[in-house]
Amino acid sequence: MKAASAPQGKPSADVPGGVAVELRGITKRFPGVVANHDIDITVRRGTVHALVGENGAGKSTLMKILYGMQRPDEGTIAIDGETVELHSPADAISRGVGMVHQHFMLADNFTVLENVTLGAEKLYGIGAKARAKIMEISDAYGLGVRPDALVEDLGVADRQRVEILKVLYRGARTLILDEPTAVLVPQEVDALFDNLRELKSEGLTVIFISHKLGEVLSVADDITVIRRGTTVASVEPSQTTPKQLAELMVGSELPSPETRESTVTDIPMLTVDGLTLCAVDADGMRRAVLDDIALTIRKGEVLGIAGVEGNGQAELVEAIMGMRTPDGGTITLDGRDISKLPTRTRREDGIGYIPEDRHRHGLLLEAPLWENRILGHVTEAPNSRRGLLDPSGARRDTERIVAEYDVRTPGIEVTAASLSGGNQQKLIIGREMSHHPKLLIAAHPTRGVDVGAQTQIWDQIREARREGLAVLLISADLDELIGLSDTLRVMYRGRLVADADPATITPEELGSAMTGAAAGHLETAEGPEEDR
Ligand SMILES: Nc1ncnc2c1ncn2[C@@H]1O[C@H](COP(=O)(O)OP(=O)(O)OP(=O)(O)O)[C@@H](O)[C@H]1O
Repeated sequence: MKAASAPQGKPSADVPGGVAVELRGITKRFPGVVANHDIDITVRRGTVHALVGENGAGKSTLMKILYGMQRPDEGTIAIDGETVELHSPADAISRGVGMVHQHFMLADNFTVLENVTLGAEKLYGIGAKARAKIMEISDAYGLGVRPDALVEDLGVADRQRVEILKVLYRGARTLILDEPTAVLVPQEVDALFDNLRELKSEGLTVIFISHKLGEVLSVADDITVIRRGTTVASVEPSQTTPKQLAELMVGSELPSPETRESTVTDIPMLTVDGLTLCAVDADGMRRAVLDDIALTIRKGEVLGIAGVEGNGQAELVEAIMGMRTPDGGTITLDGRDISKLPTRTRREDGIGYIPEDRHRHGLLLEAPLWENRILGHVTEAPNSRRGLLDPSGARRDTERIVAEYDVRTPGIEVTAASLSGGNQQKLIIGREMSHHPKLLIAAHPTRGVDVGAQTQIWDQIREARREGLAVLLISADLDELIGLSDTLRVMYRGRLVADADPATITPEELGSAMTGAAAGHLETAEGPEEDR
């Protein structure tokens, strides 16, 4: 590990293979915040370079600068040895820098070919030449992309490969990936890392942002740690442990994880029975996306649902929240049938909700933090008093949440959009936990959250569980699912197909169960039927 103040990079001439990207003295200020302060990074060509740091450290800002989405206030960018001015992503792409965002930007009802060529028709047209180019790239890097597949039929990992291919198709030699593994199961992560190794063996360069420190150490050639907007260390992966890396990020020791204890009672808090929901698919066929779901979550219990994204988890959550009308079945909360109640009443009855897509359901991005405090809880204290909205109550309580949940922000008047992703998530969790829910529906509660904040959030959920909170946990982070759940069930094609014991199952076994394979540790509730 190099000292914090030491210059990060050597002059290009000294670096074998050359330098793909060199950032020098990058500073970027926003009102009340210095997001990047005098950052230096040298990215060697043909390597995987990881960028780690706690929430709000300045990673995304730095990458947006490299991708031409934002202009630095100070500093220089050199790509392949040439100092450049980037005014837009198009500028960055023309210099060979491409970015794959965390939220995929593909059009579902188009084919892979259509998606890849959209906006890049000038390169190879939209016909045979384009198809041949896609196949060539796909074969060269082992991406396995089929040009005629409909994007809506693809799983998350395949969509990600299409996004990577799209960037390569446009001529990128340096790829920026923003938390690429957050949505993948372990087997898919391995496959992605194989793809990254292929890319670098062909001389391409990958820069990726991640909070999963074990993964970072397994795939990165170089690691840069950013803390509070500045580079604090340049780390040699082979000589560092995840714990050391975490400590470099947060600047202090992490609390050790708590041992498993059971707080599960006999009292049912949520009972779902015979829940069925149909949707019409692209061929006009009615298909059950939720098929006769039955589950009970008791007071003090965390029920984890494992499943590859798109197997009905989102629909289950939305049906329980009253955001979708099921075709059959009942939902009972604390003894009361809530099946026909509107979402707001369900929330007032004691359901807390951490949504999967925080931009669509969790936040009003252009509104200040204190207005976001009110969202979903308009009629409840401290946002409301004697039936009237109470902005000063909401403001005071937002200050409290910001302090208690360590939301890094210059104040509560800034917009939610100006918070870093992890800090947006902490605000939502703070808001939902503040209403002392009976049932918490938590979809990917720590997605995008740094390891320090993740430990805190897990502790907060465990603490509330000890006091009787029931939790429905959906997560792509298998360590989180196994670590937090008292009961684990596997969802596959709209059905709960198996139960797993969180005390004994490994992330790899759970990963195979999720992809539909039978794993030794699983008690199959009902075998998954093909072609339903
Ligand atoms: N458009 C903006 N306006 C105002 N402040 C911003 C804006 N974008 C980022 N910031 C601030 O800059 C700082 C760095 O944010 P950034 O998103 O770069 O962090 P990050 O390291 O990517 O965090 P995370 O891990 O949570 O995604 C934060 O304090 C954030 O609130």
